[in-house]
Amino acid sequence: MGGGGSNPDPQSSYAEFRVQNSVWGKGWLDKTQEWLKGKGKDDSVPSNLWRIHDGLYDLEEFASRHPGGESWIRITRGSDITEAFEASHVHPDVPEGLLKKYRVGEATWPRRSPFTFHPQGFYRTLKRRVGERLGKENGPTWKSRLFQDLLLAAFLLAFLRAAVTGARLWAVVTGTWLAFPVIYAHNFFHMRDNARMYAFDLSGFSSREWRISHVLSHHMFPNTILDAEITMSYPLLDYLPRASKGFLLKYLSRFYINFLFPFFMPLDLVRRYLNVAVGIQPLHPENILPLAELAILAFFRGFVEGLSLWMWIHASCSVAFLISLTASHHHEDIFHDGDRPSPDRDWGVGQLQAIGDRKEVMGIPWLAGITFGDHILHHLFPTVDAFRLPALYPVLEETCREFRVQFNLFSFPELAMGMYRQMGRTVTNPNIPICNCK
Ligand code: HEM
Repeated sequence: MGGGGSNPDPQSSYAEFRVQNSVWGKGWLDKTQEWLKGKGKDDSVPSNLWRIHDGLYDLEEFASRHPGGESWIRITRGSDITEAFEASHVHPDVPEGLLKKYRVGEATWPRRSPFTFHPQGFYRTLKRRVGERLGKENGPTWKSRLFQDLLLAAFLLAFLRAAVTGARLWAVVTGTWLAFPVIYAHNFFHMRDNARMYAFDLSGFSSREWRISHVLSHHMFPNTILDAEITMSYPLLDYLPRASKGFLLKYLSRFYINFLFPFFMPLDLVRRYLNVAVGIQPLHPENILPLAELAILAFFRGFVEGLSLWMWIHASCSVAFLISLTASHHHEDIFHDGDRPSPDRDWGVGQLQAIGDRKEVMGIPWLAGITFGDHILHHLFPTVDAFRLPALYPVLEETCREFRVQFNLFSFPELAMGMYRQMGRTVTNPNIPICNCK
């Protein structure tokens, strides 16, 4: 990207990826794997190794013993996993101790990522304090498990009611409600492998793919060209400020996107089944969930009416989910690649600059958990359970004061309106309010 010294440069394969994997691009079918390939290419890490900071590691043998799950290590082979490693381990002592055993060399070329993790910098300091505050525990709480189970039980009841009555209104209620356990499942897929994360696959999206496009891409590099959630809807939608935006993106996207939101989830599901059909990826058990829903609806209402109800459910879920998700990051006062980044390239500061939290749900874990709230803390510590986040605000506030960093708070309407304005933004912002770093 151009202005303000942001990284990476437009010649990188991330930029190439942006075109290839966009809605019309040839890599779209397998977009998450393509993103990983693009990242591996840019990181220039040998294909059998992993890079963390300036060390090269052979984690092949470790992968199956990784307490967080094997897949994280396997899918990132041949790339720089510094951000993922730092953000996933609130208590870094054991992971860092283990790393020494697997070190096989030194990376002599600079990292492509602009972000830093200085031991006395903002993020590392905050992480030490958060680790002390949490004690040994950071995984799912019983409250969180119970909450997710109740959300799912309510979905099931509404779903059966829609199936039995065939009422379209119930289908819309069911679909809108489905967005809640689906959003809350995202609390679980950031953690070590667990059954509740598969509630995400009741929608048209896939937890397996979102661990790449959301956890490894969006979370680590929000609102940059490395953020797959930014690039994947291009050229229908472009959240980055770009002078080259044409009439459609500049003026019309904020209107037509509302008509497209309902189709995002169902179309993503079709893309996944196409993927399976042409043999790009196997059919994983959780991929069958949306088909099982269709089968149940068809059993009660016949195929045509069942399919229609299924579409209403998934279209409603898609709208509720996407409005909630996108309205946490997009506003003209939130950093987007091209805007002037904070002079301190600390990863945590970069995160604060690219996120807007909603005042209304802050510190209320059940409400925040189903609306992508407490978003700043969640981004900084993605493996920490939603019900543990509110206790961390005093630590965040204290550390922000000390480092003279501020975090962005908006009301829900401010963020929603800002999101629409951001879609048409063409001018980069040199004054993103964030910090007067030391
Ligand atoms: C792509 C990179 C990585 C990702 C995304 C990742 C992710 C995770 C996740 C989600 C957890 C569970 C956290 C929790 O439930 O609290 C975890 C735990 C753990 N990971 Fe990783 N990890 C990565 C790389 C590594 C590496 C390279 C090592 C060491 C060589 C490592 C060592 C550990 C250990 C020891 C734990 C258990 C920590 C504890 O229980 O406090 N991880 N990891």
